[in-house]
Amino acid sequence: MRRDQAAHIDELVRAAGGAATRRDAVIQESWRRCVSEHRLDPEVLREPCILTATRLREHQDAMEEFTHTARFGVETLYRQVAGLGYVLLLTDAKGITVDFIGDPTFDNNLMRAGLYLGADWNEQHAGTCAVGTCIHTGEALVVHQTDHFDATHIPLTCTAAPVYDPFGALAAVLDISALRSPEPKESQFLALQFVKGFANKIETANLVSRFRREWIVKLAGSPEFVDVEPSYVLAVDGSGRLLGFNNAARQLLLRETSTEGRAAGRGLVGRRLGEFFQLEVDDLPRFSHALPAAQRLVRLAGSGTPLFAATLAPPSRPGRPVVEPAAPALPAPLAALFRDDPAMRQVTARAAKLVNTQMSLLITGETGSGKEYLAKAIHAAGARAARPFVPVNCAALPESLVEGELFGYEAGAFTGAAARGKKGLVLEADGGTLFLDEIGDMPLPLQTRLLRVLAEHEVTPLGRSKPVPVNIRVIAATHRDLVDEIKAGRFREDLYFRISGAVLALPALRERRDLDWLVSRLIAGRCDAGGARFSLSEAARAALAAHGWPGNIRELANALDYACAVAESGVIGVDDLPDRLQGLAAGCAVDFAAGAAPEMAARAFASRLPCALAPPSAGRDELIAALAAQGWNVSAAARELGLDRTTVHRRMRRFGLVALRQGGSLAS
Ligand SMILES: Nc1ncnc2c1ncn2[C@@H]1O[C@H](COP(=O)(O)OP(=O)(O)OP(=O)(O)O)[C@@H](O)[C@H]1O
Repeated sequence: MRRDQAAHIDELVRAAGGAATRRDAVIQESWRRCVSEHRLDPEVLREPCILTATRLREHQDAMEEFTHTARFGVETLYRQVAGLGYVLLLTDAKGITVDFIGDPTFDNNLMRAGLYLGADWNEQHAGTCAVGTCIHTGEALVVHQTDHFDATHIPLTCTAAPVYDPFGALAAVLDISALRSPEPKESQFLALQFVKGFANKIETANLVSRFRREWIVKLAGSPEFVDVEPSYVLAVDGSGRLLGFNNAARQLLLRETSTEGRAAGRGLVGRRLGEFFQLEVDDLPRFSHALPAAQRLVRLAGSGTPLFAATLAPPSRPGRPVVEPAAPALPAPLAALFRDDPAMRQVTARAAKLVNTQMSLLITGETGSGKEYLAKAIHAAGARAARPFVPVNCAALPESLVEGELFGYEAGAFTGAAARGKKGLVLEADGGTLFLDEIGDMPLPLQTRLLRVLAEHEVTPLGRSKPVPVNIRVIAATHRDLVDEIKAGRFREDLYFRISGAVLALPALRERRDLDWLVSRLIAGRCDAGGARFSLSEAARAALAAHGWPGNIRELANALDYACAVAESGVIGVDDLPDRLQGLAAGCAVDFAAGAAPEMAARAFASRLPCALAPPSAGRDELIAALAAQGWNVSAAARELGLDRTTVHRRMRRFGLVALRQGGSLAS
């Protein structure tokens, strides 16, 4: 244990024994809680607690909407303080770090100090600390160096402010922390004002986003500032009832509530605007920006205090109930990926919200389910569409060449290098999107190199001494469960965090409800020898619907390519499908014709397009009768029908029949 840690523990023990300390009251109170309520031993140094990827994801998922809304504020704050050595943490109301931005050069030190994604800063585990104590008190504060309870954390300075939801409950904590700082606590007071300011902005952004279809009323004590930096923000419905507020507005309204009202515990949500302001809902349109701010005066109903107002009208006519519109229209490239499939609708709706963010995306899904297709659609839907989309197959990169392929090299950087050097795929994607396919298959040493590029936003081509800055949006994809890969030691956890700003999980084809539409769409792009479009027989459709599609859309596209190549007319029949699909159609036909219930037919029956849709075909009944009479001996049935064996086989294929062995089981 270091000397400063021992001295700190001494002070804690003395304080616990009742000795006076020079600490702020809020710190003293927290130290008392740590000992008497959280039962923390001042002499025990605890490692920071960092959640597993699975548990972290649960917390992140619950905060997804909020984190998305907060992201711009979080990034702006970070840009302003990064140069001073701060990292930024956004935690949920339990103290779990769900979003983090820091200088990756210090990754290891930051992780050791608990300044990392997934770190748990609840006071019960971590002792007095900015996030944990902020959660407890509901107030912004600085916990500077030896203010921390646990001696592990005394090198840190941390400043945190609460962010409240529109109903007054704690939603998140915004924190900036540094590994080193000047000794006087006053050095952090400006940081405190900064963090508070951004916490307020995030709170307002969250309120406005949540109630974007309602009246938003902004208020400030000065007409010059009401439009740019309002102090109080309220959401009000068309009948003038309060729906939500930022924390400052909530405090103001509580002060205005009569003592009896407060004592009766009357909440604020649902109360009339006119109870608090000399203002009714019908007055709100007058307070738009059209009127000079100085003329938008509003008085508090109780105290008569003057304020200035600015209102944002809901998108529909004021005073009328707002009709919730259907889900917002998707950008065309995303809408083109599916039709009437709930899982795809959910994935694309989420993707649509993220197209123009800097957030890295991880697309998961079985092989061939359309991960690259989705990545391209996200690229095409966003502001980077005119810049390159560069796919990299991480599994196929030979390790020896990878450095040059990915990061480029200067002319003559090594023997065998191209004479003019190489730009490298990362720099090719500058301004656009880098798509890292099969990232779960990337060898570990390469993961380390890639992590550096993603974290530092710069590349150093081989043979160059200076790094080149690069602006890329990263979308990664994998068919593997990366959390399992992390557990097995095959994937770096820090890289996982870096690439999985949001996870988009694509459904497998067999789970989709729009197979028919996909089939029609894929067929529409294929023409027969005469240039006419193909169509599909009902039996062939039934066979496609009955298949499990382990290779997903790729397997479907290949099957249709095959069918179009072998079909002799413009109509694709069952016998034009690849062999493995014909068995399924056969199952259907036999099921109905012969009364058998083979396993495959049962599967087909349970699928989207029941076997009953297979059309009755002329000649099929005689064929089945002849086969059944001959014990499903094809040669004997051919003799009975006066046909040759090949013709019987061809007809069986056409009618989707396969020979049943004696005893009635299916033989494909
Ligand atoms: N919505 C779609 N409409 C039409 N074709 C599609 C669609 N989605 C995917 N495809 C086609 O399916 C095939 C597989 O798609 P893609 O390469 O995007 O899958 P993947 O999940 O990235 O595959 P892998 O896991 O093997 O990398 C491609 O030929 C693609 O053109």
